[in-house]
Amino acid sequence: MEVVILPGGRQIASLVADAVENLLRNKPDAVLGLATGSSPLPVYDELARRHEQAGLDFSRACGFTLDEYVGLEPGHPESYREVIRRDFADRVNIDPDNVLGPDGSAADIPAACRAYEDRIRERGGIDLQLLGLGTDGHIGFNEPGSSLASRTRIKSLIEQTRRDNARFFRSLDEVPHHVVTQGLGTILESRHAILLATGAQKAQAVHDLVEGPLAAICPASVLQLHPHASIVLDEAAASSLKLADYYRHTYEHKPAWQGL
Ligand SMILES: N[C@@H]1[C@@H](O)[C@H](O)[C@@H](COP(=O)(O)O)O[C@@H]1O
Repeated sequence: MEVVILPGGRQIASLVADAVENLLRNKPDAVLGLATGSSPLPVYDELARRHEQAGLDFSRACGFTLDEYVGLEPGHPESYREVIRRDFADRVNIDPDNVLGPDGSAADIPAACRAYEDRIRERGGIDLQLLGLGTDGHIGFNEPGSSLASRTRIKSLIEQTRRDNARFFRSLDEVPHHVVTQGLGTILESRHAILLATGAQKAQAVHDLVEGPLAAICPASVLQLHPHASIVLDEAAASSLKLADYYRHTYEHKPAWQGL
């Protein structure tokens, strides 16, 4: 696990967009794992800018979203399918048919979750998985207590997450209680995972994920098992890390060819 501490959102967006761009140049039909929430937005802005101004090409790429609410009507503006379409897919030249998400409105949710895992496998697995971080340490919607080996399935949100996400809805009452999410085992199979976290409200979860024990109480700590995980932080999100100076020193002195 590599911890990268940068001054702010602009530097984070640029570094993570570089990783996506390098991947697409080496593998134009790359499989991208797409995250929602505020954290990846500057990255999507930067990718849209590179597409528009420098022709970064997504025409052969495909994308799989991490998670979805259960019970929102199709086309609801806060369904993650719509959010990813608005924030990312509509702004680059990715084929909309190649952007898939778990189906939160299926009549048979377990079957839809199994089918989603099959789609990911058929495309050869996820090359680069973007991740945000919940204030309770969740990734995707894997809440504390999630099995570290879990696959795509239905989960119940804890109140802290519903309250955190209420800002996207008219009221807390409108935030669904149930979601479908790629599992922690699914996320572990991505070839490269990049987790982005900014702001002091993430500092405790960042500490638990990087320096705490591997434990289901902090689902993101499963990334300690990932063979290639990059944890990209701003100063505020890194403020509770004991070894912050060591991470800074390591990153500043790594060879340029290494990339993320
Ligand atoms: N399901 C999403 C997560 O995938 C995301 O990581 C988290 C953090 O969001 P933000 O980046 O807005 O803090 O929000 C939601 O709960």
